[in-house]
Amino acid sequence: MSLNPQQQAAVSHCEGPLLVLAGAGSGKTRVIVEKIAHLVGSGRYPAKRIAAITFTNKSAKEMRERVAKRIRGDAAEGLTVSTFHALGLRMLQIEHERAGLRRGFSIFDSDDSTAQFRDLMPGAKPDAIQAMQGLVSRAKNAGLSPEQARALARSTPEHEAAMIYELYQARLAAFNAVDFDDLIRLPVQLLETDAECALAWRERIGYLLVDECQDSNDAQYRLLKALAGEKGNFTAVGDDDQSIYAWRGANPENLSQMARDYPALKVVKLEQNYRCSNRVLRAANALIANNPHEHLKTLWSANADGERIRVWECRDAAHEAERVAAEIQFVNAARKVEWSEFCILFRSNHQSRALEKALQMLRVPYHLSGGTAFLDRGEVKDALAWLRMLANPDDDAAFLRAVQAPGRGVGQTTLAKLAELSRNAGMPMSRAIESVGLLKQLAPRAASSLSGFADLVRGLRAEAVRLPPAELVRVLNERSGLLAALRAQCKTEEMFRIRRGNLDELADWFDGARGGAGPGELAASLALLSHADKGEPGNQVRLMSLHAAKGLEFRYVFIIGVDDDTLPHEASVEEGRIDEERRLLYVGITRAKEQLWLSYPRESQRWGERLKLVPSRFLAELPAAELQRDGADPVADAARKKERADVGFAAIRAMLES
Ligand SMILES: Nc1ncnc2c1ncn2[C@@H]1O[C@H](COP(=O)(O)OP(=O)(O)OP(=O)(O)O)[C@@H](O)[C@H]1O
Ligand SMILES: [Mg+2]
Repeated sequence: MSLNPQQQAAVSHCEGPLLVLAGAGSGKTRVIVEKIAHLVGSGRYPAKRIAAITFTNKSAKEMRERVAKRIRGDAAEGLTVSTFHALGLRMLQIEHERAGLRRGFSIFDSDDSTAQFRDLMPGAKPDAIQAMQGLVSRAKNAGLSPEQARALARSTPEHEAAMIYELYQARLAAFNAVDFDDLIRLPVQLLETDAECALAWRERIGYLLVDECQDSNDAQYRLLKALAGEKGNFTAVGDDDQSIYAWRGANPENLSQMARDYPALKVVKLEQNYRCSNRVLRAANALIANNPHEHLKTLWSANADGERIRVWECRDAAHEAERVAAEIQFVNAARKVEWSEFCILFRSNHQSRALEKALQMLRVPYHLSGGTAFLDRGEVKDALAWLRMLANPDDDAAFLRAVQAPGRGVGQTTLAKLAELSRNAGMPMSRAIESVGLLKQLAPRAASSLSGFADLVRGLRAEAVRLPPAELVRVLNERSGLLAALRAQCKTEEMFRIRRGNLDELADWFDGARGGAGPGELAASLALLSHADKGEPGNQVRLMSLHAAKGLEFRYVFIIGVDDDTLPHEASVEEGRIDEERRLLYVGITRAKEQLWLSYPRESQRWGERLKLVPSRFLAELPAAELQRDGADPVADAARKKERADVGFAAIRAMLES
C-alpha cells in the first residue's frame, strides 16, 4: 500500500506546522502513523521526543500497534501516544510542584464534582446545579482561571458562576485534587506563564501529531500551541465534517484559527477515499453537501460500486433488532464473514437493549462498547475511592466514599459533624480521625467505629508502600470488607461471581499497567479510561454509539433508529443543531467498507404510549439510485428470501448433525 502524492507530501513536510484537512477514510490517521515512522526512520527525532495525540484511549492503543508494525526493533521505544487528557495528566505528575499539587493528587470524576457543586449550592435544584457545573466547565475549557472568569463576568449569573468557580477550585486545592478539565487547563497555564517550563517541555516533545483535531476544544488547542511553540513543529489532521463533539465544547473553528495563528501553516487536502464502496461514499457525499460549507470537499473512490444501501422500515425497535440480528447471522453464514466485521451503530445507548436481546436469542456473539460501564460499577468505584484515599490523605471525597464502603455504622450526621470539626482543625478527614481529642466530640459508637477505620487505613497505607499495586488491590478488597459486603449484597452466587469479577478485573488492570507507577498514579490513569475503552472485544459483532465509532472502520455496518425522533435527535432539532446530527450520520455511514444498512421503526413506546415515527429527514437527502428500499424490488427480495431459506436450512442441518 503506497501513499498517494498528497499523503506523501504530508508525510515528508517536517519543518513547520502542517494541517491535513480531509474527509472520512482518506488516510489521515494513516498519514500520522507513516509520519511517525518517517520522523524516526529519517533520524530527525528519536521516538521519545515525539507525541501523538488521539481522541480516545482505544485509538491510542490502535495507533501504538500500527506504529509497532511499521517500526522494527526498539526504535519506537519511548514514543508517546495518548489522549490530550492523559498527556495533561503526565505533565501534571511531573510538574506537580509547579502546579501547586502534591504527589499522589486525585482526579475527581464528574460525580465527585457534582457532589462539590451540590455542597456549594445548598438548596439548589439538580437542574440549576448541573447548569452551574456546565458553566464552570465551559469557563475552564476556555482556559480561564477563576480570577479571569471574575474579571470577564458581565451579568449577575456570570458573577455568580465566577464565584462558585473560585470556591470549587479552592476545594479542589484543599483536597489535593484536580478534575478532568484541569488536566488540560493547568498544563496550559503552566506553559503559558512559565517560560522555563515551556522550554523544557518543548525540548522533551520535539514534534507533535494530533488526530481528529476538529474535536479539540479551546483549552486543548491552546495546549497544542503552547507545546509546539512559535516554530510550530506539528502535524494536525482533521475533518470539519466529522465534528460531533460541539456539545462537549469542541470547537472546529480551531482549524481556521490555526491558519491565523501560524502564517507558515501548510495545508494539505486529501481527496481519495480508500475505505468505502463507491455507493456508500456517494451517499455520504450527497448527505454532507446539505450542510453549509466554505469549501465543499468531494471525495472520490477507486473502489467498486458495491451493493446498494438497504433501507428497512420495521414495525418497532424489537422487530428492527430481530431483522438486524437475522441478517448478520445470514451474511455470516452465507459469505463466511467473521463476526467482528459487523458493527451496529445507534444514536443513544438505550437503543442497545433490544439489539442485545435479539442477538442473544440468535446466539450471535457481540461486544457492547460503553454500555457495561465497568468504571461505573459501584464496587469498582468503591475500590478506586479506597486507593485514592490511601494515596492522597487530603482527598475528602474519596474518604467519604471509602468510609461508607462498606457501611460501618457511621451516619450522615456524624460525617457532617466530622467534616465540620476537621475543617475547623484545618486537616483533612482521613487525618482528623487519627485525633483522639477530635473523635471525643462525636457519639461514642461512631467514634469507636471511626477509630477502627483509622487503624485499618494505617495498616493498608503501610501495605501500599510494600506491595505491588495489583496485590494491594487484592489485599484491600479483603481487608476493607468490600468483598464480604458484596457477598452479603448479592442474592445469587452467580451475581456475586460477576461483581467479584469486576474487582478482579481491576486488579488485573493494575497488573498490566506500566511498572514503577504507584497505586495513586494508577488510580489516576484509570480514571481517564473512558468506558468505551474497557474490555477487549474478540470475534464478536460490535455494538456502539455513533459517537464512539469515530475513526473506526468495518466491512458491514448497520445504523438503526434512523427515524426523525432519534436521528436527528429530537432535542437537537429543538435546539437547532441539525447540522451536527447530519455530521453524526455522515460519520456513521463512512464507517462502512462494503455494505450499509439503515433502518427505522414505524413506532415506539414512550411512557407506555405508542408513538408514530416518521423516517429521518436525512434519508430523503440520500440519492435514491444508491438505495434499495424494502419492497421496492420484489424480484430481488424473492431471490434473497430463497437464498436465506437455503442458508437457514443448512445452518439447522449443521446444528442437528453436530
Ligand atoms: N494510500 C493508500 N492506499 C491504500 N489504502 C489506504 C491508503 N491510505 C489509507 N488507506 C486505507 O484507507 C482506510 C482509511 O484510512 P484512515 O483510517 O487513515 O482514514 P481517515 O482519514 O483517518 O478516516 P476517518 O476520517 O474516518 O478517521 C484504512 O483502511 C487505510 O489503511
Ligand atoms: Mg482517522
